[in-house]
Formats: sequence, structure tokens, C-alpha cells
Amino acid sequence: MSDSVETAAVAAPVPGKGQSGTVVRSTVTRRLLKNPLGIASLVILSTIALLAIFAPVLAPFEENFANISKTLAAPDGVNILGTDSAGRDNWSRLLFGAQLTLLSALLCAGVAIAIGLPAGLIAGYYAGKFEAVSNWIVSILMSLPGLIVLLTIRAAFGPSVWISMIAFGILISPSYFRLTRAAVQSVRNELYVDAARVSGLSDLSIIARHIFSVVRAPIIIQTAAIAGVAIAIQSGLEFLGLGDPTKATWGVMLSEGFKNVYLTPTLLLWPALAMALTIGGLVLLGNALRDALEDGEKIKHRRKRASVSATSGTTERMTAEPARARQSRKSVVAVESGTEHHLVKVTNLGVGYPQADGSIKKVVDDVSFHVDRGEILGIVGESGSGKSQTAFSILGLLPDNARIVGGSIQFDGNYTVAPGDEKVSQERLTKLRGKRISYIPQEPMSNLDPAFTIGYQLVTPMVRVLGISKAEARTRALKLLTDVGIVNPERTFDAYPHEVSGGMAQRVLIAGAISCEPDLVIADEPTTALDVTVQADVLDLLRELQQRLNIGVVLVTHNFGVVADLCDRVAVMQNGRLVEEGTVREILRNPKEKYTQTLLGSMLEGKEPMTMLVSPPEGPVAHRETARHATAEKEPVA
Ligand SMILES: Nc1ncnc2c1ncn2[C@@H]1O[C@H](COP(=O)(O)OP(=O)(O)OP(=O)(O)O)[C@@H](O)[C@H]1O
Repeated sequence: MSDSVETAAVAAPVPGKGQSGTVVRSTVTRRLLKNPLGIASLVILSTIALLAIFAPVLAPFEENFANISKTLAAPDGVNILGTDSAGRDNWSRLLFGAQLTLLSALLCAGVAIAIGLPAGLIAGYYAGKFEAVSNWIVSILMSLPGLIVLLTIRAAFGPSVWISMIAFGILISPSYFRLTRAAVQSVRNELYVDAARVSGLSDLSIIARHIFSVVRAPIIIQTAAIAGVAIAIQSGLEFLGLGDPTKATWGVMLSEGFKNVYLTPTLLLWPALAMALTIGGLVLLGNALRDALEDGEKIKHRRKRASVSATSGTTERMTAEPARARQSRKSVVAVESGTEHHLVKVTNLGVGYPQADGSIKKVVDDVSFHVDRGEILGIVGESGSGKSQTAFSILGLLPDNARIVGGSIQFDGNYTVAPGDEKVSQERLTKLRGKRISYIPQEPMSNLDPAFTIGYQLVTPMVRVLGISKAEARTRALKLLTDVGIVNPERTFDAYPHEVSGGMAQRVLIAGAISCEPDLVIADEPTTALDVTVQADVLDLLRELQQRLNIGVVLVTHNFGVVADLCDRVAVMQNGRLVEEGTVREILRNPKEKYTQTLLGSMLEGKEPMTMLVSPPEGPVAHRETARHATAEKEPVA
């Protein structure tokens, strides 16, 4: 779960990577234009579309104008494709037919998309009851015999091509629903979606910006196919004589041609050719689009493999005015007074998960601690001890089935979990996340949205949260990138996440986490996914920014070295309970609890003793060294 670079943008997930679909960008258009099939399909379809649009100008006769003295005539200078059995001009009817046929295909696809896409997005994103009900409706729709339904509708409403196509659109909408739902399901738990949530985006914005992009490309490809099917179905119905004979559609022309096939075979040829070209063009376009998108993914993966780590150097730091900006922010829910005020105050927190037998398994039990501005609290413990669950409780990012089974959480004096609450209040947290509370996650790459440039992902939240202009946000983003030690900020600003290394991505996330001048940063093992050579730099950077901006930090880690290097205080967790809490010096020098001693012992096993436990620090160089060896110190120890 996570955030920090408060996203803005979109997700462009990738087949075979747990994500499906891809964002259609101008590069896709370029690849499409390089593909001969793509060009051929675009030429065919745009020619037909232009002929349809300019039919009133290009057609020499009205679609139903009949010259009864010239029936079934061969092509000549006046009727370039001849006439039909009523003396109507075939060329004119073909042009007007293109209009009707294309519009009805678009109507059908439009109806199917209008129903299937939002339903699939909602069902895929929220699941639950909506998905169950939608599945039920989809099953019913899919079990209906389409042709019989269309014949029934034709009998009930008459031979209107529009009504038939609306009905067919409804019948075919499950294909969009299922495609969309499957695509959304594959990404709804992706970290960058959580990142967007943490950054304070509403569900609607997340769906519109991040989730929708996942399905955009498959929907376009699907639409090409569906439009072809719609043309075939519509023409099929009309060919059977069930269309509106007063309209010049290709299906009606086909039916007319069939009746006179022995007298004038070309009557059948023209509409059949028009249909074959249109449907063929749509199929080719769909294939070319798919190829263009797949090529894009191959290029992305190649670039990713080739991307070079470029994280080094530290920094000229923040000159922003966070304190002023933060002070001006209002608290969210004024609830409590009379107790000691802390930036974050967790009191007797309990978190549990309902079990099959009806009981609740506590994964966080009776945990209390606080964090103030300008201090770093380390939460340390072995895997599964409840560190992340505690941090996610503060962020309001617990899974849906999690229950608060006791205690409370206050942020800046206001409850985000009030005593007796069963859930973290998303309403309250939405006002805080991305604004006053931000998050630095464990997996830098997965927390950046692959569909948007890093610059875009940095700029958008600043524009939204700080209310500054895009130009100002850009300037600030470049400064932030410099501040977090990125050597070429302009290039990184314009890069997509796959074009930067893990260390750089983590720096970008740190830049994002502080971009909206938060009061509290929650960092969940922020260096775990990084190369050891980069870890120390990132920790140094965190410390420096935290001191400069006077931010409170909750640092989740299993590494006492990181704690010793960075933290002011430490809370040790075991099996969901807080076993010991105190200043780093107290805990490291004189751990009271056996568990803490064991944890410390396991850290020291086979390694050099921690500097701080044996000698006082020797200034900045020693500090840096200890960070590198994941031992370290922060306060002098006598
Ligand atoms: N969705 C869930 N449903 C049930 N139990 C869960 C769920 N998520 C976490 N837990 C349980 O909560 C406990 C604490 O998990 P948590 O992720 O907080 O551990 P952690 O100390 O952060 O470990 P790690 O360092 O490995 O991330 C674990 O026993 C885990 O199995």
C-alpha cells in the first residue's frame, strides 16, 4: 500500500505484469502509423468516413430518388454504379448508406460502452454487492438469444435501425463489462492505486485518472471489433427484410441486390464490397492497435532493463515555508481537549480481523505511543509484529475487513479513530492524507504510476493541495528533485517511472511526500527495496529533510541500525503488542525487555558492535559511516 508522490495521473498497466491494458499516447499513434496494416486500415476507414460525411455533397441524387424509366441500368455517365430495380442511383444510395451504417454501428458501440464501461469500472473497483448484482444481470443478458430478442423488438417497435442498434448495444454491453471488470481487478490492488488513495484523491478521481487508463486501450480495440459486428448484425437483419425499406442502408441494398442477383449481380457487389472494406478495416485497425500497444510494452521493458542507477550526492535543501503553510491549515474534526497534545497520539490501539469462527484475531493489541513535530519515532519489530498495521491505522489504509477493536488515534488533537470507532474514518483521513500526512512506501517503483511522467505526478498534487499554478508547481518540483539529490532534475521531471532507477524512484517518492509540506510522514521500510549503496544516502536525505522541515516521522523498520541512525525514539513491537518504548539511547544501551535484547542481539550477531553502544560518536563522518553499516547512532552516548 502506499503513496507519496501524490499521483495525478493515470495507470498504464501492462499485460503480463499484473496489470492489463496500456495508455494510448502519441507514441502509440506513431507506432500505429509505422505499421502498414495500421496505415491501410486508417486509410480505408477514413475514406469511408469522409464519403459518409460528405454524402449530401458527393451524391448526385437523393437516396430515394427513383427514375422508373431507368431500372436495373448498367453503369453510365449519370449513374456511375448503375441503378436498382426502382431506378434509384446505386452510388448515391451507397454514400447515404455509409452514413446510416456507420452511425448505427457507432450508436451500438456507444450504448454498449455507456452501460458496460462504468458498470465494469465500479464492479471491478468496489467489488462487493454491486459486482454481485452486475454479474447477475450480465448472466441474464448473455443467456438471452440475441437474434430472437432483436426480432421481438423489431416486431414491437417497428423496423427502426436505431432501436435495433440500441437493443443490440444493450445485449452486447456485457462484453465491455467483463473486459473492464477484469482489467480493473488486475490493478485495483496495485501500489500506485493505494498511492493515489494516500495522496488524498477521491475514488472518483482514482477511477478516472488511474483505473480508467487501464481499460482505455482494450476498450478501443474492443470497439473496433464491436462496430464490425454491429454492421454485420444490422445488415444481416436488413438482408432478411427486417430493416426499414425507406432507408438506404447497406443491408437494405444487399437485400435488394439479392432479389435481382440473376438480373444484375453488381447490385449485390457494391454494398457487399462496402461492408467488407469497412469491417475489414475495423478488424485491421484493432489488430494494428494491439500490435502498437504490445510494441510499446516491449520497448518499456527494454528501457527498464537498461536504466542506470543514478542516485548520489546530497543536497541543497528546502527553502519552502512549510511552517507558515502548515500553520494556516485547519484541523479536521475538533473533538478532544484536556489531554496532552501531540502531533499523533495512538492510545491503546487494537486492530483485528474477523475469523471464520466469528472470533476476531488481534494483530495490533493495546498499542500506545505518540509522535511530535520534528521527531522521528521508529517502530521496530520482526516480520508480522504489527508495525505496518499500526502505521496503516494512522494512514487509514487498513484493508476493508480490518476492525478497530479498541483505542483511538488522534492527529493534531483531533480523532481520526475515536474511542468506540470500528473503522478509521475515511472522511477525516481523506482531508489529511496527501495534505498533512504523507507516506513513503517500501516499493518505490510500484508506487509511481507508469502512465505519467514523474513531473506530472509531482506537479498535480501541488496544484491541487497548495493551490499554486502549474508553472509554480513545476519550479517547485524541479527544486524538490534537486533537493532530494537528483543530479539532472529536468530529465527526471520528464521521465516516466520505468526510465529511472529504484534509488531515484525512492528519492522521487520522498520529494513527493514532502511536496505538499506535510506535518507527518509515515515511512514504511523506505530503504528495504534499495541497493545497500543507496540506502545510506536515502536515510541521510530523510533525516536532513525532516530536520529542516520540522516534520514528524513514523519510521517503520525491522532494522535497529536504521533506528539508531535516524530515530529519536523507538517503539519495539512483538506479536502486535508494544513491548518497550523509549529514547533510542535508552533502548539501545539498556534494553529492558528480553525481546528487545534478542532483537538487538540478532542484529549484532556476526557483525561489529554498534558504534553507539561502545563509544561516543565522532561527528558527521562517523554518523555517515554508521548509517552505511546499518549500525549507527544519533545521540551521543556517554
Ligand atoms: N488483511 C489481513 N488479514 C488478516 N491478517 C492480516 C492482514 N494483513 C496483515 N495481517 C496480519 O497482521 C499481522 C501484522 O502484520 P504487519 O504487516 O503489520 O506486520 P509487520 O510487522 O509490518 O511485518 P513486515 O515487516 O513483514 O511487513 C501479521 O500476522 C499479518 O498476518
